Amino acid sequence: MSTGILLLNFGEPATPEREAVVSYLERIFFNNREIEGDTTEAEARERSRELAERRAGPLIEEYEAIGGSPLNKQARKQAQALEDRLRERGRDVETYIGMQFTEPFIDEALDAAIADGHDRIIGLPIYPLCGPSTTVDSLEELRAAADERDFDALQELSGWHRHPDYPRLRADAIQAFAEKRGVDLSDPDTALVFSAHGTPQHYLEEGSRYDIYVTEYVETVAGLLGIDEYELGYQNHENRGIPWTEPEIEEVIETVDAERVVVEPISFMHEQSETLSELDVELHEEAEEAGLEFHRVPIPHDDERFVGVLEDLVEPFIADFDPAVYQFRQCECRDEPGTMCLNAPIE
Ligand SMILES: C=CC1=C(C)c2cc3[nH]c(cc4nc(cc5[nH]c(cc1n2)c(C)c5CCC(=O)O)C(CCC(=O)O)=C4C)c(C)c3C=C
Ligand SMILES: [Fe+2]
Repeated sequence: MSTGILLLNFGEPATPEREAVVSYLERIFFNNREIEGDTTEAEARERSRELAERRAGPLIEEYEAIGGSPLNKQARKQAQALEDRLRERGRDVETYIGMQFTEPFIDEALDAAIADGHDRIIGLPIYPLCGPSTTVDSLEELRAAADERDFDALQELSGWHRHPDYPRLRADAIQAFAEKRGVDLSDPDTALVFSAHGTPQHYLEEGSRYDIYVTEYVETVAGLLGIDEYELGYQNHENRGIPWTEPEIEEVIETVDAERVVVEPISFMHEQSETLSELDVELHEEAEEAGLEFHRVPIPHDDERFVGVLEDLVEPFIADFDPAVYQFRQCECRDEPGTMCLNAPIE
């Protein structure tokens, strides 16, 4: 049996041209239209266009400043590394990348996998912390595309921040970076600040467990580092005047009682505008204005152990053993029977 593994990702435009960036943003805003309440599809499309036109200029400036997003390149390398590793083990697999908001889109990746003759497909979102606008939406899109094509041998996987190697590899990356910079993480004048991508309160009120996962995950990483006191802030995208997660990362930086901050971005598995621009440029400036030395931990996107995490996630479904052996259980965020995750609470 051959398996196509679709790594589901957010995507960022390959080049910062206005048309591409506006279309990208329009798709994001349209997908999240429910956060402003009920509207008709036509109204939501018009509103998405308006928001996209307004946000495009600043976002293009960010992409230009960082010389284009490295997301696609890093995501492709991860997919290739996973395919190579599994093939070395004799598995008949191919990996594909399906993006929510840029090409190759999720349905295009599915078409490619079906055309390559795979008789089983696994959808794995590259988001450790399961949320409605990312993990759940990307899986729903994949399921809808598979249904349209009458393809039913689809296995959906969701959140995986509880994989034991994952927090360990991130904690090691923080430690190694601090040592390289000559920063003592146990010094009371050093503040470890976790920065999570924010989410609108609406999603939490609707039952998303994203904030619970974030809190649990940062506690784990801090524990692995032997640090009792740390900070957590959210990188919010407030374009619509609605409440998002708190505290905002900017507020954390303004109020932190330390001489230096070590900022760890926890929501991503690659570098992108949120790390290279929002943190390295904007937050860095704010930290310096507040009199703080600023250090941002690079994303360990090419850590070999990350490939191992991905391998473990797909292995039960390729090797046909009971996924419960690897602690997989029914996902609660996407409660469609058969969607498996490592994050659901254990009764
Ligand atoms: C590669 C880029 C991005 C990743 C990865 C990403 C992850 C991520 N996003 C959310 C929740 C939301 N993000 C929203 C908007 C938004 N996100 C990105 C980029 C990435 N997000 C962009 C470019 C935008 C557009 C808005 C902007 O730039 O200001 C939204 C929708 C907001 C709305 O409709 O008003 C949500 C919700 C999470 C939880 C997450 C986790 C990894
Ligand atoms: Fe986002």
